[in-house]
Amino acid sequence: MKGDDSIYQALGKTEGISKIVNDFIPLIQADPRISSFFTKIKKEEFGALLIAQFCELAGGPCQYKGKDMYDAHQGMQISNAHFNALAEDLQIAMEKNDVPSSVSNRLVAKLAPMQRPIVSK
Ligand code: HEM
Repeated sequence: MKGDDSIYQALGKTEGISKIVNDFIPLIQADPRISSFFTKIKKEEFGALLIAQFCELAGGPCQYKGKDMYDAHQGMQISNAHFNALAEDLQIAMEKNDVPSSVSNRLVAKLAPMQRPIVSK
């Protein structure tokens, strides 16, 4: 059985997700609540990983091949407030790309289970 790709379709497929991620990265880098975490990131690689991860989570035909969320964030001392700030920036990036809140809320809901492995403070 094929999975439900309705979120993927509603985000504008891989092209739409790429635009969202391209807006999302500068937003987190400019957000004083979390910008300090993102000063040394390799934008291209980080962006490509996020695109694949969001695409897969949205039910699209992609496979995220990066680290699992615990390993990727281990030792970073990320708090719930940091996590919520990042989720808010993602919502803003989706709004900028005319994603209806009914859809953006569904993607953010898919990220919720990652809070536990990511937050360590
Ligand atoms: C649902 C929330 C989040 C998701 C989906 C997410 C996703 C990712 C992914 C896919 C990677 C790359 C893993 C790899 O290198 O294989 C990563 C790395 C990273 N994340 Fe997150 N993350 C989230 C929350 C956060 C938060 C809240 C912070 C800090 C405020 C954060 C900071 C970082 C940093 C600094 C890196 C390393 C980037 C690099 O070295 O290039 N993440 N994250």
